[in-house]
Parts: sequence; C-alpha cells; structure tokens
Amino acid sequence: MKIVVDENIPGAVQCFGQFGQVVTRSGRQIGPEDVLDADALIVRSVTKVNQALLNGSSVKFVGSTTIGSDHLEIDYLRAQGVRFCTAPGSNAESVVDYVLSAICRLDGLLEKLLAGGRVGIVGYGNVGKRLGHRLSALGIPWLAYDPLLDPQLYTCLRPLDEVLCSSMLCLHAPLTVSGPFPSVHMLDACALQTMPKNAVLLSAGRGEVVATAELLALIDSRPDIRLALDVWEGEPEFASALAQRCAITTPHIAGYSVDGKKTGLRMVAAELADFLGRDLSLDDGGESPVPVVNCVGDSAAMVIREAVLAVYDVAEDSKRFSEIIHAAERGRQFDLLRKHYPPRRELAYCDLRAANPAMASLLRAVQGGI
Ligand SMILES: NC(=O)C1=CN([C@@H]2O[C@H](COP(=O)(O)OP(=O)(O)OC[C@H]3O[C@@H](n4cnc5c(N)ncnc54)[C@H](O)[C@@H]3O)[C@@H](O)[C@H]2O)C=CC1
Ligand SMILES: O=C(O)C(=O)[C@H](O)COP(=O)(O)O
Repeated sequence: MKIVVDENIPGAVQCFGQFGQVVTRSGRQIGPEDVLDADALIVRSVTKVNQALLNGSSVKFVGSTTIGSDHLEIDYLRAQGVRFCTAPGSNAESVVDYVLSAICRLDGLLEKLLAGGRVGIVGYGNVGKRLGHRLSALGIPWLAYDPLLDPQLYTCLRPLDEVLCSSMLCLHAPLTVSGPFPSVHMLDACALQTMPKNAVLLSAGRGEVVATAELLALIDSRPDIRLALDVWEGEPEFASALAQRCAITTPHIAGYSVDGKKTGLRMVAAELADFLGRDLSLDDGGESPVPVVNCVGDSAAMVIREAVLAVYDVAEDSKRFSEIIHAAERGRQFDLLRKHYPPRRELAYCDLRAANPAMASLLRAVQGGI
C-alpha cells in the first residue's frame, strides 16, 4: 500500500508507516504524478484535493489533519467513492489560546473586556463554542453570529449587524462559496465600516472571509480599528500593505499547538485504520510533559496575562512575521515560518499555579474550567 503524505505533518511518517509505504511530498507541490499509483493521501490545508489532482489515480482514502475542509472537493470525492475525513475540533483549543493571547497583547483590550466590553464571534462551531465558553469563564460578555444554527437552541446567537457592534470581532467561519450563507468576502466594506470606534478585528478562520481590497480601502479612514490577522487571502502570498497595518500579524498558525497537531494526526490515523479494517498502534511518544507556570500577580488582568503569555505569546509570532512583510519571495518566507514553527503547548495542558489562592479560580477559567 502506498501512502502519500505532506512532509510537514509531524509524526506522520512513523504513524502511517504501520499501514504501508509512506512517500512524503511538499504539500503545495503534490501533483497528479505523485498520487497516480497511491492508495491513500494525507494532506494539510495547503493541498487542493480535487478532480485535477486525483483523476485516474488509485487513491481510495484522503485524510486531512486539519479542521478546515475548503481545500477538498467533497462532491468529487463522494462521487468517486473515495473515503475522506478531516480532524474536526482537533486544534480548536489552540485557536482559542491564540485569541486569548491577542487579547492580552493588545493594549488595554483585556481590561476593557473585563470591564464589560463585548466580543462578537462569527462562526459558532468548534472554535466559536470553545471561545465563548472560555470568555464566559472569565466573565467577558459575548454574542455569536451563525446563520446555519437554530437561534432557539443557542440563545447567544444574534443577527450579524448586532454582533459586528462589539469591542472585538473574532472571525471563525469556514470558507464557503455556495449554499445559503456563503462566507467568502462576507466581511465587506459595508459590514466593516459598522464596527464601533476602537474596535478590534481578529481573523483566524480563512483569509477569504474578509474582502481584503475593501479592508485595505477602509483602514486609512478608520485608523482606530486594530487588526489581528492570522489568515490571508491568497496564502501563502499576503497583502504587505495590510500586514504592515496590523497590530498582530501571523502566518496562519493559530491552530499550530503541538497538542492540536497530535490530535489531528491521531484522528486521521484512526479513520484510515478503520477504513483498512486494521488495528491502530499509536506509538507517538505518548503525552508530553506538563509545563508548570507560576503566577504571582494580584489583579485579575495581571494573572490572566501572566498565565496566557507564559504559555503562548502571540507577540513572538507577530515579530517573526513582521520581519518578512517586505521580504523578497514573501510567500516562500510565509511557508518557512509555518514549516519551522516552534513547539507550543495549549493552556489546557499546563499546570497553572497562583501565588495568591484567590486567583486560583481565575486560572481554571483561563483553561476553560469554571
Ligand atoms: N487559523 C488557523 O490556524 C485555523 C483556522 N481554522 C478555520 O476555522 C474554521 C472554523 O473552525 P471550527 O469552528 O472548528 O469549524 P466548525 O465546522 O466546527 O464550525 C464552523 C461554524 O461556522 C458556521 N458558519 C458557516 N458559514 C457561516 C457564515 N457565513 N457566517 C457565520 N458562520 C458560518 C457553521 O454553521 C459552523 O457552526 C475552519 O473551517 C477553518 O477554516 C481552523 C483551525 C485552525
Ligand atoms: O485546521 C485547520 O483548518 C487549519 O487551518 C490548520 O490549523 C492550519 O493548516 P495547515 O498548516 O495544517 O494546513
């Protein structure tokens, strides 16, 4: 059995090696000739898995170690009887950690939210729900927009115009181009200009959800809006004029925790084992050691900042990105930052300790416990 695997999936060679011969390729360069005689294909979000890639190939299983599925031509895979899977929820906690880190790093934002400033969440799925849960635990008010869910089941759901009117808007919708509520360019000039004064826009779903040209046209007249962008239209290329204007700018790494990647790999490996009717052996080093963080602050904001930034400081990623904004071959540099991403743990896997016992419940809230 031949399994073609994106070379940038940590642990994949060993994991999929138990099922057959593993051949690694650069995800953006996997072409029809690579998969012609393959039985399975394991990808990340950078490989378009469509008719052009698979036509005439022997691939019968496609696994993507990602949450997003916009790179898969699902109708085609179904029509061809190709079994496929993604890894729903695998790195959702990592994305929430990213949002919390951005909140801690944007001057005054944490204090504003703790004092009653509201977060608006667009896309109330695995990421949106976990984000809402963590914000509630911290006592931060929030609302969500998700037109595909029943507002009678989820009372947090509100119309988009109301959600846009928040101190911070967090975009976590998937990229869709059809159906009743396509998300492509849903954040256009009309929507963006209704954002309140001094609002923050954080985008960590897919870059194409924001109409980049319209955002670029707007930002000169709205210097008050602060931007935290992790995803970009046309990755790995990105608009340097937009990146330059961001308070936080990162190369699509919100979901890049060690824990999230490991979960994604395990989910896809389990699906392949099931497809093949084989047992799965997960000899991937088991669980990693638990990092210990000691927090000494004596105010809520101090303790939250200490804990969150000790585990994951988005400013470090933002600094690395700022160094490539004007580089030659920006797209290649963007991919290199992703390829050589430093190990990062999720808050939920850390042992957070407070010197002041009164702060202990706050640290549980940072991790999602209430
Ligand atoms: N920046 C990063 O590193 C990462 C980005 N992502 C992106 O985030 C997206 C969301 O992730 P999950 O929450 O796990 O996905 P999910 O599939 O669990 O939830 C997505 C939610 O968005 C809703 N939705 C669909 N169209 C919408 C629209 N037009 N407006 C508002 N809501 C809409 C859906 O009804 C669903 O409830 C993924 O599809 C992926 O593209 C995911 C992981 C990491
Ligand atoms: O899971 C998703 O969806 C993502 O966007 C990933 O976290 C990042 O994508 P890859 O680098 O794994 O393609």
